[in-house]
Amino acid sequence: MKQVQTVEFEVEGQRESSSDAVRSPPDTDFAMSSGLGFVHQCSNPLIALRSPRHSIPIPARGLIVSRGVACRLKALKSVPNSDTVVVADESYGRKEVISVNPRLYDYLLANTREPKILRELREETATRHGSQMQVSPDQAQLLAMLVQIMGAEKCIEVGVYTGYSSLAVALVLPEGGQLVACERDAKSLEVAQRYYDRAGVSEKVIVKHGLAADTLKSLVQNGEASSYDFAFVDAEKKMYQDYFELLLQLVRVGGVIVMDNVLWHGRVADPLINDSKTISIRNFNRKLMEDDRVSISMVPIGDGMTICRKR
Ligand SMILES: C[S@@+](CC[C@H](N)C(=O)[O-])C[C@H]1O[C@@H](n2cnc3c(N)ncnc32)[C@H](O)[C@@H]1O
Repeated sequence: MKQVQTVEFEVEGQRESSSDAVRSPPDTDFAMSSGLGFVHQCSNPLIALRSPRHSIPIPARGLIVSRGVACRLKALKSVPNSDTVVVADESYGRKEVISVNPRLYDYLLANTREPKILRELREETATRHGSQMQVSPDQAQLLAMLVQIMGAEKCIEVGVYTGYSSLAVALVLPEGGQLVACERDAKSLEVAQRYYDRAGVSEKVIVKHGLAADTLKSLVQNGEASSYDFAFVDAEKKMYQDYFELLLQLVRVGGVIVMDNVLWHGRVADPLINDSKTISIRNFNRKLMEDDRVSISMVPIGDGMTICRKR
């Protein structure tokens, strides 16, 4: 895979008296230029311009004024953004794949439905230490969607923190549905419990305070194997394989286990990064590829989630 570097444009140069400055049509906010066809920086990229020295995204249309020379740019061919699209190798038919930049992610969030109670929890969590651990609203929406598609009634979450993802799941569980919520940190659970109460889902959530692996083992020992529909794992990265093995016992055939952080901030794909958490997740992902007990789909949402369906 490589970043798109693109091309075709037309420059209608004309003399202007102003010094280095940028003029842009409404709703663009780009670019500084130090010469024809050479753009230093810009935002709102719509097209990539190839210059002799770099390729940098610039708007498809607009006016760049540089050292007294104004260039009106007009795209001859609409081409993908260099920072929002990657292109697969020829063997994948040069498939263009979206790569989310901040502007596109804002758009995605603006098109994500988030219940008011989840928004309030997110805002309260944002003031706390560790708030970056919480899943994003689009991830929570996907989890809730999976639970609804499956008609899941018995669910497990490993790693609750202040409760955002567990509340998203609990909100869509049917009457009589159950979510076992595993978390070792009592202070985080106080917040989560307060929001389960406020949302009126406390009866559906069975909070298990302690080490998640112990809780999962005790569920197996209590004869609950093959009785769960859905599980979400978002706790200790080095324990992923252990959680997965226990959950594979607990979910029924056709049940789903979603593993979070499988792309681990991109580190899993960088051979120069070899800290213990990265290695754990990389090993987990590699083993999962060969694991014919499940069908899998690795989804680049949030920090990456793999959806595993028990065969
Ligand atoms: C990434 S956060 C979970 C975020 C949560 N899913 C959300 O969306 O808000 C991970 C949580 O797992 C908990 N945790 C880590 N190791 C654990 C363990 N061995 N047993 C239980 N909880 C654990 C941490 O205390 C932390 O609250």
